[in-house]
Amino acid sequence: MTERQLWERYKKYLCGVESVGLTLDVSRMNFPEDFLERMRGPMEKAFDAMAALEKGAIANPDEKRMVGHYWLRAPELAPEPGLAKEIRDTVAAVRAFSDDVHAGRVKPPKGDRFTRVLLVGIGGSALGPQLVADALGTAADRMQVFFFDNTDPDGMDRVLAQLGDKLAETLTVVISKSGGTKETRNGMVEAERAYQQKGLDFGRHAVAVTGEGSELDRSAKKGNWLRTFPMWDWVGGRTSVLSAVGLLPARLQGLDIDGMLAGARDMDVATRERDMLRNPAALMALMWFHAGNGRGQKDLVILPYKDRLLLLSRYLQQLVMESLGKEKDLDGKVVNQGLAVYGNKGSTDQHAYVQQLREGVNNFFATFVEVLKDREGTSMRVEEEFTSGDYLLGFLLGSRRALFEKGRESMTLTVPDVSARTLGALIALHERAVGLYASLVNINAYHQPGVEAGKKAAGAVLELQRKLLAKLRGEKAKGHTAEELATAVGSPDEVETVFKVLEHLAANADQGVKREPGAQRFDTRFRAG
Ligand SMILES: O=P(O)(O)OC[C@H]1O[C@H](O)[C@H](O)[C@@H](O)[C@@H]1O
Repeated sequence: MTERQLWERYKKYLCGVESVGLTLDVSRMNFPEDFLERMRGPMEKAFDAMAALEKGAIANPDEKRMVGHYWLRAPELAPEPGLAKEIRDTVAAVRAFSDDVHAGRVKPPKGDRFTRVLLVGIGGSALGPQLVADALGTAADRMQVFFFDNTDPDGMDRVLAQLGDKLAETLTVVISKSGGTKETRNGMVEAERAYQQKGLDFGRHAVAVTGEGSELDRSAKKGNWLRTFPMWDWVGGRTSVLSAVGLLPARLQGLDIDGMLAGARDMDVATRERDMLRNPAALMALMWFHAGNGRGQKDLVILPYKDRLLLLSRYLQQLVMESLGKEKDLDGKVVNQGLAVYGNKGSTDQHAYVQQLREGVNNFFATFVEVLKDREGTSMRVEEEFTSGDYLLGFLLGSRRALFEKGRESMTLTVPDVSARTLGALIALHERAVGLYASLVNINAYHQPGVEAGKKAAGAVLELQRKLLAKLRGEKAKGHTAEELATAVGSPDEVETVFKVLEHLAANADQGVKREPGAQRFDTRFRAG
């Protein structure tokens, strides 16, 4: 295709949402002329399913739940007035509480103001807040936000070291929809101890966002925490950023949550449009379908040319892969669906992996994200005619062209800026694209049965450790091989796990297990310390 023909194609297929100033350009996706027509029927069905979902159908059949993230930004659409009220009340509570914190009406026992937020959460209870905090944060924020999003001890130490004595002015927000996620529980316990070590009362510094009656909810009540915000079973973790999960930390940070909600709401209106060519979410879902033959055969590379959107790919990784990566379809047939997502930012990535994208295995398609506004204020010229931002655009267009020349497809999303409105719109756009695509390939986008297997297996490992420690404690300072111990705890076939657990215990001096010097790897002897 010549550049001229591409321009014609650009004009023909350009899909814009005026209310948020976003456009989607699919001209560099090589779908055949009749593709959209062929997909009209399946897309009609996807729209029907989406309409039913928005009206409160049990769109997540396995878990027998409604799927209501669209109501978060349009409570009047909620199928029951009670739900609409809960949504509105929660937003009002987030606002009021944040105002109280900022004004010092809610304050730390040993300080005038809370100046920092430590968010403890993982998956959908961290990725959205991290994206929002990084995309919209400035040096002038009301509060600085830090994260515990793992059960990595050193990771937590690093954050605590950054907080230092400011822990006394830190509000900890523990977020877990289920309230039982172990990583988050561990983060909470570690945070609590950090406060205690500084002579601070954790409960007076703590807030929870969780489902009613959950383990976390009970801890918060028992520990007399400052307050709890609700999380509902009809909002999935990966689509929860516009519930209290994302709104509370954002508002505490001083960000424009109304803008985020309005941007998402406007995008929702635009993506209810049944004309595929005028609906960017439908068009995007169709492009995903085209690129990967409806089987996820190509990976999606997210390339925002903007530092503030660095975490977009990580956020979308969960949204897309946890939603679409499914073993079975809605009829129970094994389909092993999915769509892999990765990316960072341009032009940085052009100096890293774009080499392979242009010349290596052609197993991907890209979404470029172009942000029109370069920065607040004016730009200096780095050369006579150009600013740094001119270069950024040059690299985006250049990279896109270089890929296309080699038959590598891409879409381009153009947004006016990285504002709260735009971010809300980008999130809503992808949420809708995921939902529509899931219908096209006949899967449930709203459950995650595969996640449980890893959690259960981890539980078995910890149970084995419990047994091992009981055994070792009973026999003081006796040497053992991993084989002997595996047999002794009644799990002879689990010898590798026993070995790995002992190896880890021995590497951490305080755990009371030592590895004997000079021992051979599989002959290693351990003893209780
Ligand atoms: O918010 P939580 O209940 O703690 O869940 C946190 C995350 O963990 C789970 O493993 C799910 O797969 C995610 O969808 C979820 O976002």
